[in-house]
Amino acid sequence: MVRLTLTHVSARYGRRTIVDDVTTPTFHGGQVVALLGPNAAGKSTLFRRILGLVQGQGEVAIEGSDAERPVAYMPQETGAKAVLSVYESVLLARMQGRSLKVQPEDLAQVDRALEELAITSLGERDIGDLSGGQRQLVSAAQALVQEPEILMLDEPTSALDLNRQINLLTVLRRLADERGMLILVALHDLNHALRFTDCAMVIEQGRLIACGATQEVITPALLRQVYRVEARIEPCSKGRPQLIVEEAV
Ligand SMILES: Nc1ncnc2c1ncn2[C@@H]1O[C@H](COP(=O)(O)OP(=O)(O)OP(=O)(O)O)[C@@H](O)[C@H]1O
Repeated sequence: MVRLTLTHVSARYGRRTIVDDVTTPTFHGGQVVALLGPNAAGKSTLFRRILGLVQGQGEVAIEGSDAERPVAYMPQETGAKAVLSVYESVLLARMQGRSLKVQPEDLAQVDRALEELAITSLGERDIGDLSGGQRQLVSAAQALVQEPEILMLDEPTSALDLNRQINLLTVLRRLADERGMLILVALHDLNHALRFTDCAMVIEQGRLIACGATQEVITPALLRQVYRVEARIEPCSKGRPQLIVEEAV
């Protein structure tokens, strides 16, 4: 089973340190981990550091994998300029790092990713002509289709309507539960984090200030400190914890 551990990880752009001395417990396949924190806290930079796209000190250890490319990433910016159909762009993502010859299994995986995200009908469309939410779903399909052991998604629901937000998060939960993927997902919607994730890492000004079971990490005190809102967490009629924000402070 794949495992990911960060030990004293930092990241910098030029001389500016953005992520500072982040050490985590070992995360493993089957878990969905929320990456939380306010704007500019360093969430995207931490993802980029895990991918090796940004420099810094410390160790990012990926163990228990023999895949050549164990990690797939869905970035926050999903602008697409290439002249490709949705289907072609997802197939291209699938073929990254694989043999040049497209196998029936590759096509089946593209079909499956499009179907899971309910965008099969967009297959023939030019990716340059999509709406923001449609582009975001195609970007998610491009990450899913790689069948990674570790999947990192940077605010994947930010442009989606409510139905598609829940559908995407349900798909992610299922990938972790049924296929043993380790999923790291940056989220601003803390109710989504409470409902769909096992653990949460909270980043503030580049530092990891809380890490643990999501329901234990998201507390009124943390919300006051990190997000500067007065909020309460109450069970909804189905018994799930629900965040209710009173006001910004
Ligand atoms: N390529 C870059 N070069 C220099 N500074 C950068 C670069 N990318 C991001 N930064 C800076 O790093 C800091 C953290 O940015 P980052 O995108 O990691 O935050 P974030 O937590 O993902 O924010 P958000 O929730 O707003 O997406 C910000 O101050 C940002 O200006």
